[in-house]
Amino acid sequence: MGTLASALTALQMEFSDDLTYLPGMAPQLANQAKFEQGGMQVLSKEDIETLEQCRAMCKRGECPPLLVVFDSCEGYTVEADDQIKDLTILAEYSETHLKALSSVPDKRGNIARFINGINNHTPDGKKKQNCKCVRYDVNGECRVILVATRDIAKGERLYYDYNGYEHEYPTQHFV
Ligand SMILES: C[S@@+](CC[C@H](N)C(=O)[O-])C[C@H]1O[C@@H](n2cnc3c(N)ncnc32)[C@H](O)[C@@H]1O
Repeated sequence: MGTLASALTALQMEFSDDLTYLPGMAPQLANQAKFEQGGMQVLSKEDIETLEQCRAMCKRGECPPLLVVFDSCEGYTVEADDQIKDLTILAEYSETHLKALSSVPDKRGNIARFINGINNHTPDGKKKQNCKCVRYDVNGECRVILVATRDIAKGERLYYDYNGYEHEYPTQHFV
């Protein structure tokens, strides 16, 4: 059994729930929704308020029931510590996903960084998926949110599809 704190410590990372733009990393100007090919869905004013409320709740310690655990095959992974309802906002990525533009690895992150991916090459992979990664234009900035795609039982591990249309992320070796 592990915790987010021990996983971050083991990887010499610092907790951060906010998108940060540090020297040597991709600048804020590069993280614009308008740069997305084909455009990006603009999050409505009401939904932005909901997202901000979720962030405020997390800051108060009212977070979705998630645990970081260590598995000898999968490394760190995240599991539900209680029942989670379909469409629950699980976490927001605090890394910018612009690593290709960065000269230093991101040493700040939150629980989203520990959620594992499905194997795109086995029929069982898709069955394991219980959350998805969605990207929205929030006031012009690209924000990446993880949402439950069905009810998740206590003890279930969380998995989403790391691959979009380009299928660039190799998952043949994933369990
Ligand atoms: C974003 S990290 C997820 C957290 C990671 N498991 C860790 O220990 O830091 C992505 C990496 O986790 C591992 N991983 C993710 N999903 C996996 C799976 N289903 N089976 C095995 N390894 C997996 C791979 O090494 C992948 O490159």
